[in-house]
Amino acid sequence: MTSAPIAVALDAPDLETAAHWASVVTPHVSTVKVGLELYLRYGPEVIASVRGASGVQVFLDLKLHDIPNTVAGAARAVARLRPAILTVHAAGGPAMIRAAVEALPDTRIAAVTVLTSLSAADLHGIGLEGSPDDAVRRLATLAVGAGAQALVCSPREVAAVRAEVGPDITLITPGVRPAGSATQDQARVATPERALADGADLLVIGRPITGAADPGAAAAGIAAALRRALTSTGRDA
Ligand SMILES: O=C(O)c1cc(=O)[nH]c(=O)n1[C@@H]1O[C@H](COP(=O)(O)O)[C@@H](O)[C@H]1O
Repeated sequence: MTSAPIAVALDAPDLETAAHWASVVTPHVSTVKVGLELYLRYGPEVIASVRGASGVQVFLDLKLHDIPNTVAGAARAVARLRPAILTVHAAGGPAMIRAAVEALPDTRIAAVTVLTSLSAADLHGIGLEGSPDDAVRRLATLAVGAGAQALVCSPREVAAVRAEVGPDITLITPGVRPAGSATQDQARVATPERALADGADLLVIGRPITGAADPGAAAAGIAAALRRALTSTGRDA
C-alpha cells in the first residue's frame, strides 16, 4: 500500500509536538511540511527532527519573496537540508522564480499563486484584478514559464490550472477540509476527495489532522478516503 498524497502541515509551537505528529502520520502520508512557525523558532535542525528515521519527504514552506539575488542565496542556504519541495511566492516575478529554480536543482520549486486564505473581496482590496480563478491562472502560467515545477493553489482552481499547465506540473492544494470540518482562516476550500478528483497531486492538510484528538487516526482516515476515491476513479491507489 503506497502512502497517500498528503503533506501534513506541522504548524506546531514546539519541536516535540512536531516530531510526535510527524512520527504518527508518516505511516499514512507521503510528506510532512515544515513552515515558518517551526523553522523560525528552531532553524534548520528542525528538518532532521521531523524527517526521523522514516525518510518521509520534507516540504519546506518558507514562501520566499524577495529580489532574485536574495532568493537565490536563501535557496542555496537550505540546499543541504535536501527538501523535496520549497515554496516561493509567484508574485515575486519570473526572474525571482528562475533564480530559485537554478539555485536548487534537486528540489521542486513550488510557486504559491494566491493564498487560500484570500477571498474574492480580499483580492479586490489588494488591487488584484479579476476573480481568484483568473489571478491564479495568470500567476500559474507565469511561474511555469519561469521554470517552476510545482504550483500551490486552492482546490477551487485546481481543475482550471491543470487545464492550463498540463500533466507534468505538480499541483499542490492547501485549503483542504473534510466535509463538516471548520474552515478556520481558509477562504477557498474543498474536500480532499474533490481536490484529488479535480487534479491535485498533493494535498496540504494541517489542523484537520493535527488538531484531532488522535492525529495518526485522522491521517489514516483521510488517507483511506482518498484511496477509495482513487480506486473508484481507476487511478492508482
Ligand atoms: O504554501 C502553503 O503551504 C500554503 C499556501 C496557501 O495558499 N495556503 C495555505 O494554507 N498554505 C499552508 O497550508 C497549511 C494549511 O493548514 P491548515 O489550514 O491547518 O490545513 C498551512 O501550513 C499554510 O501555511
